[in-house]
Amino acid sequence: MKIDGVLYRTIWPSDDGASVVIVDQTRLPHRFETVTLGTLEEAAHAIRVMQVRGAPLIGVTAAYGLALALVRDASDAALAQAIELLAGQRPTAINLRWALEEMRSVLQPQPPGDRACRAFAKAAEMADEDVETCRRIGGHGLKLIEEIAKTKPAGEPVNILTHCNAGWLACVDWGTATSPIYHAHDAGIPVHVWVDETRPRNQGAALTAFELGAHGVPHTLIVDNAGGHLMQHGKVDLCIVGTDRVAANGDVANKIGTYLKALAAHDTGVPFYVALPYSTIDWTLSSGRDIPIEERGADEVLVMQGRTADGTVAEVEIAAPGSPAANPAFDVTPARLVTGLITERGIALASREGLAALYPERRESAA
Ligand SMILES: CSC[C@H]1O[C@H](OP(=O)(O)O)[C@H](O)[C@@H]1O
Repeated sequence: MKIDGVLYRTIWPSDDGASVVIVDQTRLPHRFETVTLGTLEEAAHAIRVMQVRGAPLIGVTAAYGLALALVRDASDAALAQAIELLAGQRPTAINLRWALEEMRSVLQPQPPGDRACRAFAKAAEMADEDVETCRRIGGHGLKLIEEIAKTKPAGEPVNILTHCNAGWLACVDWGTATSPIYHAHDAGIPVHVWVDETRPRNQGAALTAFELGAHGVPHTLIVDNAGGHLMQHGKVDLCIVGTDRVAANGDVANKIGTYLKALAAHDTGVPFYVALPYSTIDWTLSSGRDIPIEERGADEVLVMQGRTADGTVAEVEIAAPGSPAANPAFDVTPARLVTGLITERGIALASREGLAALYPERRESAA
């Protein structure tokens, strides 16, 4: 995506061929900064502290992290240890494990001396594939927006609510939930996005609003608890969110608060779609019951980062001193509350049959 006229991805290999550059998302929206990762540990840390975040991007970063590890030690033991270190950084997004197993299947058969070079090449392929996959998700999601636009008075925008950041900052480019929005905007269809701020890490306020503003997409930031009210008052035509893991029956794990949005959408008759690439489907899980939910630190709830009037980026405590805090980072929305799944292959019903229709090669192996 373009930032001030410059085309960016969220991650790219350095010119030296032995390190990788990321956009440091913990600095956004107030500072657009890049960081160079030179070691396995730096890649693992970047995932853990959310310098990079978003299911597809976590996977691609881990792929590059594996390449960085193999520059130092390309033995079987080092390969296995690096995979487990990276896989352990965040438990919910299946893309992390998916990317690492894809890399393992390519690298294990290689002679150790060839592994690092092959790993960088495979990671770059994975990044390119993510861009194309997300572009396709946009093309399929665009049809939904076009259909709604036909029902609106000329010039009135299609009002879309999204939660957290499933934008190009959560992927390598385009995004998943935002890709249909970018496609519609670029096609001249009037859209307006209600952006959930998404406590506690405020990915909506800090990342989605930043992205949409940079691309000129009209949007309004709202507190997480306003969505249901807006839906009750006919101000939301469509919800599109991302996901970190979809079970074989269509249950969806996504940022905490997604389930509540889905309940409100169900109650008010607002279509609720989830956008995802194939790498986010966990075929081994028969339902969302067993999707691991990441518990993050209490500080993310108790302390908030912002910018003061003089431009200083600061952190402030927002709760009563000494109050404990709980911080489940994801929740699971049952398939019955999901209108459809927007994938790179098309739009599926959120069900075993719906997914099997789009991915027939998985019909027999799905849990
Ligand atoms: C396209 S995946 C985006 C997905 O990832 C986010 O979680 P996090 O920011 O903690 O990595 C959120 O669940 C988004 O929907």
